Amino acid sequence: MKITAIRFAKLEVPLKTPFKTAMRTVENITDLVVIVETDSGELGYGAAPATPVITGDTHGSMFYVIDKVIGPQILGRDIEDLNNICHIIQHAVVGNSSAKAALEIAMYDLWAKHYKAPLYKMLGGGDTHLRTDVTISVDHIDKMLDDATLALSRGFEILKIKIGTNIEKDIARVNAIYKELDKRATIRLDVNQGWTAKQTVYAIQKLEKMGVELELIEQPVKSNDIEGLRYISQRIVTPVMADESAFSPLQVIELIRTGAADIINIKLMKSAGLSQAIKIADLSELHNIPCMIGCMLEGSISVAAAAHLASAKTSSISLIDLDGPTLGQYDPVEGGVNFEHSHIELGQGPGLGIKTIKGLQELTWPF
Ligand SMILES: C[C@H](N)C(=O)N[C@H](CCC(=O)O)C(=O)O
Ligand SMILES: [Mg+2]
Repeated sequence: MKITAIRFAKLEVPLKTPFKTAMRTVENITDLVVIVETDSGELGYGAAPATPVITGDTHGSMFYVIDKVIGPQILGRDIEDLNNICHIIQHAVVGNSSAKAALEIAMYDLWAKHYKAPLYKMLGGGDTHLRTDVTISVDHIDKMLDDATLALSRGFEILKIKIGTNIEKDIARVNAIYKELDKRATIRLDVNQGWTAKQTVYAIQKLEKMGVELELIEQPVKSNDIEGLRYISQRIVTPVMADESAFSPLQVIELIRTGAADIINIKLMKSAGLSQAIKIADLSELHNIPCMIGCMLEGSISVAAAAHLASAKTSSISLIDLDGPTLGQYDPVEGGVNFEHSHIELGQGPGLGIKTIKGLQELTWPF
């Protein structure tokens, strides 16, 4: 099965409620969809959102890099040669992790379709049912309490609370939500780089003394502050998870070597796709460091790929934050992975299992 062409489309889904972190506020899930054509007529689907404040990628940069830089180097290649294709994708250009992820996802989709198996089986096989947490956006306490209560009523058992805008307000937010939940759900925090190392130690020690039980704290400090992460890890009991500090396998090796993080958040949009995410999961497992599989604010095409990976890598991926599709008002993708509140169900269709995608807006360059 040879690659003959690459097409692009935009896919937008309005959110149920605005998504707010310490870094940005968004009202829609907006993915760039990559459609790879082959000489057999089979199509491969990949996608990526633009998360410029985290990865630097924009829809324009992803389109250009795939269409003009990487794409020409993989046209005509046989999908049976997957490892070589991924090597080309990874080395054709530095950076551009989300562009590479979108293209790799389409390649893995085609590869599994070629062998007529669902992707998770091609990756080694695993459970078809996963459960995700849900994100509670940072906001006024009353809105966060309402969102947390709604999440409980929808059956979520783990809430990822976004904070990082103001240290004292953040402590009050977490304390209020913890009391309201009254142990009916597990709480994980995501600061999205909003605090300093000293503020983090102060806030978490204060919450620990108040009796607030936290599963973990995610990326409290700036992405390049590895020394800050290490400082925090040595002073608090709550496990520290690296997110924006952990893009590549080499960065993860450094985080583990320096003892800067207890947990690694793997996202395909940071790792530049599945080939490198697999390396991170494997090297973390070798060092007894658990991983979370996470996502950006992204839709069900790329999150399906992350779910297939999580299914096949349960020995290292023990935490799941794949709530992107359920934050949208609807899922325009039929036949792929089913996302129903906290429940994620992998199908038995080949590849990612995608049958149709409603609302695709075809894109041509320049746009
Ligand atoms: C959507 C997911 N639960 C999440 O919270 N991801 C964020 C980044 C999302 C974005 O800004 O698009 C994270 O883990 O930091
Ligand atoms: Mg995060």
